[in-house]
Amino acid sequence: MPTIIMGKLASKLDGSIRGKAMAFLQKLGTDDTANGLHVEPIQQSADPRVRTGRVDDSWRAVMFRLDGDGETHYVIHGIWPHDDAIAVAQRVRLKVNPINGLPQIEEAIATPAPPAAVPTPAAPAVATLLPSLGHRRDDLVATLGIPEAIADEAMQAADEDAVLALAERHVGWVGSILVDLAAGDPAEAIAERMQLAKAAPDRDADADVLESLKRPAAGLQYAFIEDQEELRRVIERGDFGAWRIFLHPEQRRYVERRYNGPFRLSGGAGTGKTVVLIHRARGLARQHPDRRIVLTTFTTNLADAIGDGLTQLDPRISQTKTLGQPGVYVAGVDALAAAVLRDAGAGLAAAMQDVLGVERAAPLARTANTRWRETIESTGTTLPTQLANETFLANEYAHVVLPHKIHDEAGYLRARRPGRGVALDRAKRAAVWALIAAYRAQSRIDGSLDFTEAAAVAAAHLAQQGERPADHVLVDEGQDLSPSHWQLLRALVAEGADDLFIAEDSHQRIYGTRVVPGRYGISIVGRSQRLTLNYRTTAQNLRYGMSLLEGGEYVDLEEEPEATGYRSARRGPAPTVQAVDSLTDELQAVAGHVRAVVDRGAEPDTVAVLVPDRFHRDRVVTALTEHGVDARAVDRDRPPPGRVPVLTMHRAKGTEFSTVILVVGKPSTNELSRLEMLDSTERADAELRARSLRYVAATRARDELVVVTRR
Ligand SMILES: Nc1ncnc2c1ncn2[C@@H]1O[C@H](COP(=O)(O)OP(=O)(O)OP(=O)(O)O)[C@@H](O)[C@H]1O
Repeated sequence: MPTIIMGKLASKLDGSIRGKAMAFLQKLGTDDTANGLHVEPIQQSADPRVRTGRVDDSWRAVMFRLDGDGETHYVIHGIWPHDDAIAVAQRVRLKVNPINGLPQIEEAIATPAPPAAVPTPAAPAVATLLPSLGHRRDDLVATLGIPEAIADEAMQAADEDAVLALAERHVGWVGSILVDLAAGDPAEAIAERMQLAKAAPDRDADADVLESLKRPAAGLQYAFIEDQEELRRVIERGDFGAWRIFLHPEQRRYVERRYNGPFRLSGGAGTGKTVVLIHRARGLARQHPDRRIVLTTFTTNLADAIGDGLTQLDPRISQTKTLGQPGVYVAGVDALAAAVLRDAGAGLAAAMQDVLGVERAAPLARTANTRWRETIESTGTTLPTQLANETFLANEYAHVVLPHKIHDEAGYLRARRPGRGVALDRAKRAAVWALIAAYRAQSRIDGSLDFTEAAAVAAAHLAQQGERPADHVLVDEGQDLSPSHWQLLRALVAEGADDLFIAEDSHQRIYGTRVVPGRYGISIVGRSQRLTLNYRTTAQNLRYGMSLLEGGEYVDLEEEPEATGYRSARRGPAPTVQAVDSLTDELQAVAGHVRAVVDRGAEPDTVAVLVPDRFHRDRVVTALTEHGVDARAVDRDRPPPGRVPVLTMHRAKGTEFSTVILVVGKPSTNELSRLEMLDSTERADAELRARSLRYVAATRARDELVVVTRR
């Protein structure tokens, strides 16, 4: 049976022809001599391997036939109306680029070749981007293998926008390299990242071309289709499904490589960290169907999205609902802790003792999140407000008391408090402990555990039992996890090959305080890499998003300054920023922007409004409804099809929309007084998180971003 190798260009099909293309390719993949396919060579074609095939009366596929590995292969170049297809088929040629070993389509140019002694183009008079970044034409041509004509155009492109426009015209490795050059990466670094390697000159036999198609960077543009199901997925989702098929060579490396211990993959918003995790989980599950793979993230909503992504990628992968069973178990990290506690049933006494210092039965409920406030109010503490507030206490509890299993005042007086910032003398420590003891006593009375306690008890239980319910743990949104979460993840899986794979982005920490997993038995040293190409956001929106982070000091999970230097391969309009004076004006502005986008013909569910809090969310939904827009507040459920979703910025994490209307709002007086009472270190951290939240929100926009601010 012939193998189909799908080109990215061919997967971008008009809806009207998709069904027929699918039928054609299915038939071709079964028997290329089947009736009606008309797989034929073309007279006077530049490449003797070129074939056309009949998709229907008026459409033809253009393909290259390669014989090698004991089979026939068809590289699908594209599908066009009959006459266009014939013209394309006559002029295209598939070859191996000798400089970088990658497959390359050349087009024979209809115009006559220039005379032999054409002078090389004079150096451009005006400043152009690539030379100003130190790139030389020779780097592009001789180091990276960019075809000369494209290299000339690139060297003359005035600015980033012009280079990106050129990159957009060249799908695959050429476009990807141009984006990296525009970002200022040295040619050698690009060659390494793309895993380029010279090929023997003039080796263009079928076997050589097949070999080149298997190179990692060829995966940006070509995919070997394994079966009909995969074919359907490529064709049906077109560009939206590209992540499932056309991985960047770096992404592929992190998907496939095996690591001897915990590995950390960082990367800015939209660089495909979640995509790598999903592919990696699938790869492990396919290779080892008997293994127990846990795929976890910060919230249940994010876990739902990852589970959906895994189903879309490969519905054959078994997603188990039971922790400890073979297959992929996808859950938010707190749900994971709850599952461990549930499975332990009555057997939790020892773990409770270990963490809380008292033997308690299995938890009956979740501690109310007002408990810290109530404890402060009811104990009449003498502590200053910088310490007697729920932010400080919850952090102190989560970062010092729980992970170090402190049971009493004596233990707390001795405790080390690395990274906590706020200094505490002995008297203050004693007073803080009194509040913690009161908090614990009340939770004991009502039989409740809070989220961090639950994770700590679950971790202690697994550690005591020596049970390891997972063989591989893959973690998304690592920047948001608490110390107890890390202890739980460490306890889920034995130390060893591919035990933990952690995706994170310190710029997107919007929940807890910064944590160093190395302090909880997760040693990453020497096993960290970064993704830099943003697939989601246009260069214009990315620039705006990054500007929101300026001035903030971000530190990663290994205590190094967080890097920037992200780039995007896509272009679009500059974000619109509108400042308004009041809530009424704000609602009016939002409704106006949404109406304008929907009236332009956008599907309502591709336009989202992101707001600071639930109060805003409900006001915006009402305002939109009054303006005749079918809008819906999104909370725990998935965004509704056919309606404009309105989400808080926190809820928007992990989502993306073609257009985002971002309502920045103004901090409420409550919020301001809450910030005011914090110690300076915690206030600085809260401000950093607020910046990150706006960055997260702004980077949810794929194409168009409108920001409504308050004066
Ligand atoms: N190789 C690829 N080809 C095409 N699209 C891709 C590729 N990799 C990722 N994408 C797309 O980029 C977008 C962002 O991917 P993903 O959600 O994995 O990024 P992320 O780094 O986890 O983002 P965030 O941190 O903002 O949540 C998605 O729409 C995804 O489909």
